[in-house]
Parts: sequence; C-alpha cells; structure tokens
Amino acid sequence: MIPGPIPVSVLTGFLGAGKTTLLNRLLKDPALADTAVIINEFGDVAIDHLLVENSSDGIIQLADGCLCCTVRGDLVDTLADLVDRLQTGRIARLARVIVETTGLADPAPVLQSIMGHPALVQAYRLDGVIALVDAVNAEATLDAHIEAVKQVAVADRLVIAKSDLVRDQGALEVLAARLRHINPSAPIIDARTPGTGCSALFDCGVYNPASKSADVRRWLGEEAAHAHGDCGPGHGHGHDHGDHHEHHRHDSRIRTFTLTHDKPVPYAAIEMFLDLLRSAHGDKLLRMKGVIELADDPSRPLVVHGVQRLLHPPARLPAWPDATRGTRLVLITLDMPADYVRRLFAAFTDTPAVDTPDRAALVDNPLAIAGLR
Ligand SMILES: Nc1nc2c(ncn2[C@@H]2O[C@H](COP(=O)(O)OP(=O)(O)OP(=O)(O)O)[C@@H](O)[C@H]2O)c(=O)[nH]1
Repeated sequence: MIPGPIPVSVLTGFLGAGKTTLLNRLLKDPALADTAVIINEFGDVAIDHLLVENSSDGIIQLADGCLCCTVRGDLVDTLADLVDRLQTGRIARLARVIVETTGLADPAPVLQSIMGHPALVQAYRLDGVIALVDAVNAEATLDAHIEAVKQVAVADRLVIAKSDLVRDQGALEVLAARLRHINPSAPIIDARTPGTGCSALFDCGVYNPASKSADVRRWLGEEAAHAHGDCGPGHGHGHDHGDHHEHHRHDSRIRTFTLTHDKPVPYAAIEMFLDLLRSAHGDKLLRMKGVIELADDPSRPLVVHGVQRLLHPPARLPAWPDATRGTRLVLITLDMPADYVRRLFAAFTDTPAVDTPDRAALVDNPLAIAGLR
C-alpha cells in the first residue's frame, strides 16, 4: 500500500540557470533520502546524468526530447512505473520525486500531466515548482523567451543563482522587482543563502493554481483543454515535433545539436574554440555543455558550461563516469546554423574539411567561415 500521495517537486529554470547544480547540492541532504529524480534532457547525447554527482539508481533519465512536448507521455509512464515498483516491492520506499525539466520547457503542460492524469493524482500530489533564475542572464532571457517568463510565473519558490557573479547590488534589486511583478506570491531565495535547502524549497503545500496570477491560471486551463483533445492547431507556440535530431525546437530559430570528436584534443585548441564561440557569437549561444577528452590529461574529463556570453570556469571530473570517451558538446543556439558551428569546431580540432580555414586563420578572423548571417 502507498502511505499517501507522494510529493512531486518540479525543478525548472531557463537553460543553464543552475538547476543541476542546485539538485546536486540538495541530494546531499539526508532529508532527500528515498527521492527519485527524473531528468529530462534536450539534445542528442545525454549529458546531464553524467553531471549529476549522485548518479545512483534514483536518477531516471527520460528519453531525448522535451518534457513539455515530445516526451510528456514518458513522464506519465515513468511516474506510473515508480508506483508499480513500489507496490510490487521492487523499491522499498519512495518519499519524493523531483522532476528536472529542460531549460526550454513550458512548465504548464508538465504540471498538467501530473495534476490532470486520473491515475497519477491517486498516487502523487504536486508539491511545488522551484524555478531557478540566473542572475547574470535573467533580464535578457526574460525579454526574449516566453518560456522563461512562464517558468517564473508558475513557481512556488524562486531561487536566484549566480548572484556571486553580479557585482552591482542594484541590478539584483531590479531583477528581484521584475520577478515579483511576474510572480507576486513566490518567495525569492538567493541560492547562496546558507540553509537554502530542503526545508526552504520543498513542502510548499498542495499546488494551488488559484494562488497564481491570472496568466498562470489561463496557461494551465489551456493545457487542461489540450489534454482533453479540444486544443486547436495553434497550440504549442511553434513547437516542432518533427526532425528529432537537429531541431527539437520550440521556435524555429532555436536549434539543438551535438559536436563530437573521438580523439583527445589539446587544451589550447578547445580553449580558443570556446572563447571564440562565446566572444563572437555569445548572443546566439543559448547553452553549451559537455565533456571533453583532453590530450594533456585524457583520464580526467573536462566539463564545460556556457550560458549565452557567460563561460563558466571549466572543471575536471576525477574520472570518466562511463566507458564512453571523447568530446561531446551539446549546443542550443538561436539563429546559428549547426553546419557553421560544426565547421568551426572541425577547424579547431584539426579535422580536415573542404573549404574550411584552419585554426590560425580563424583566430585572426572568426567570420572566415561562411554560413553565418
Ligand atoms: N558562479 C556560479 N555558477 C553557478 C551557480 N549555479 C550554477 N552555476 C554554474 O552554471 C553552469 C550551469 O549550471 P547547471 O546547474 O548545469 O545549469 P542547468 O540549469 O542544470 O542547465 P541546463 O540543464 O542545461 O538547462 C555550471 O557551470 C554551474 O557551475 C552559482 O550560483 N554561481
């Protein structure tokens, strides 16, 4: 028997806001023992599960695709399967589920999947939505992406990450005022505040759409209508459910693709490539993350994270988490063709390609590769 509905927390926030970082921290808290974490990833090559430190049995990776569209059914199936495993004794306890959405997810359909599914509501209750906000990039992100606004609007807790990178206290106050305007009821918590842990973020009470803004109620209402099949063809604000390999796009200008290279690469080459991408095209680079096999230290993968113009200091993992070696970089770009980036990468990794200038030429003139408007 199940002892009562299991709380489900949804962790959302735009691309690179700091969701996995917060999750890693939270999972160290004994209060989160017996928690299942469902991670959803955008991109051909799953990387997040490599980066969640506590990658034990409790981490479930959903298939490639976005939770709010292509793999929404997978979330329902996964939640149903967890209950089944609990009932048949294949897992002893399940105290909580945390669902980490992709940064591009519209949270409304995700919430609707949990709240609106007749079988799931028996077993689960939506406990709360935690939205991460990246203090460095939030203003630009909120200006440009409605998904980011929705993520903030539906939240029960807003957590500001990366405030350590913002020197101007005034800018943080302006951001907090904007967040309060979008969502007047959610407490705003700085991720640096000691004790920003389980007690501050979980047990928000039963998720209550009535306490949210009129916009949120409307979005959730539209999703409920959609779930019952009476949504018109306009649904989905431009989601493209086709071509699963290069696009996954919510907006036809957004592309997701992966760069791979199977030989170790020199650190200097990768550093130049990343710096060039960031400095020349940072505004087109919504997200970049991945692991790199370095020629100078192949046993310790280098983990890189880029979020718009911000390139976080690369970190080394002590060892490779699985048998796969080589470089895998997932990029999510806005108005930047995959082919252009692939050729740039090939030039830096010295992969011969027809008509591609070599590394030295590109450092002199990063626009020497054709294909970018
Ligand atoms: N300085 C600083 N860096 C942070 C903070 N939070 C996250 N980061 C860095 O931001 C980068 C992205 O963090 P992630 O936790 O992977 O972000 P995410 O939201 O899970 O990313 P996606 O799943 O790709 O959307 C990483 O390099 C983190 O180390 C913070 O509070 N301060």
